[in-house]
Amino acid sequence: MTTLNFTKMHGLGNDFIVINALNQPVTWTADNIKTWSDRHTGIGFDQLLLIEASDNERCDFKYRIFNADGGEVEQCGNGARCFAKYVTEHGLTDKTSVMVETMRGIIVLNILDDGRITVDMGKPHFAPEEIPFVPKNKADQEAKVHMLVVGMETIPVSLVNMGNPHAVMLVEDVKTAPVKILGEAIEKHPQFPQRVNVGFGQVLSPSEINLRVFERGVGETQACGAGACAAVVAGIRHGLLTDTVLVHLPGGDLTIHWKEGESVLMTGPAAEVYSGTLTY
Ligand SMILES: N[C@@H](CCC[C@H](N)C(=O)O)C(=O)O
Repeated sequence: MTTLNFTKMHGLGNDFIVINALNQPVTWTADNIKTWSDRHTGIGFDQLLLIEASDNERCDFKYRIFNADGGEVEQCGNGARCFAKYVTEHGLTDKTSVMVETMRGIIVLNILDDGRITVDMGKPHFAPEEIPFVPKNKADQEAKVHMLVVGMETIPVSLVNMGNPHAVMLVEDVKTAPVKILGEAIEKHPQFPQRVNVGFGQVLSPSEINLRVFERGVGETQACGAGACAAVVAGIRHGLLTDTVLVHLPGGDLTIHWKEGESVLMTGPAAEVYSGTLTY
């Protein structure tokens, strides 16, 4: 029998179990994660976050992320804020600016005086091969908006890699957007070889949007931090948004700041819920 200590946390309702691999051995399979993430028969969570030591001397920790379907992925913005809260409040560091290694580069977590966390999410990338996205032709290769054929519909999407892949579309009203049906179809669309997170954004003003995200490997979540960054970056590139935007997600609000050529900054809360022990 194996035991594993975990802490349940969330960022705006996007929920996680955080596992500290610095003080306990961790071994699991993708099937274990699927079982634990089940909301009826398991703990229930969107992502599992793992804290490891980093081999990179510039970094304080290594941050690994697994979706509810068991697959390891590159980035999780809401998780990054929870990671920062965990390592500071559980005494793993006394720094207020923490550098962590992720699968796709280094991100910086800054704890603010009011308890919120600002994450430097790094620079966004747009080239099809960086998403990754397979364009149909040369025009599609260079386009800022890609026309995606989904069943009988052609949907304009903006593609942004925020460490992980995002396709963002504009909608009239997020309340009535077909998030599940279109999200499922686009997540697994053959032009996205590593699948994709799908954002549905509604512009309220140049500094405020509503957003719902159908996450790769999970389904719709209460909030997606990287998705909020991707939606704001796409809106700024299309001239619809200013450099600081309040993003209203079903679980609450994030502030996203970006200037062309710079890193994206995401600010929001993180919360600890309880700790427990898994036996398997
Ligand atoms: N919830 C996240 C993103 C988690 C990973 C994503 N589902 C993927 O597969 O890339 C966030 O807050 O950024």
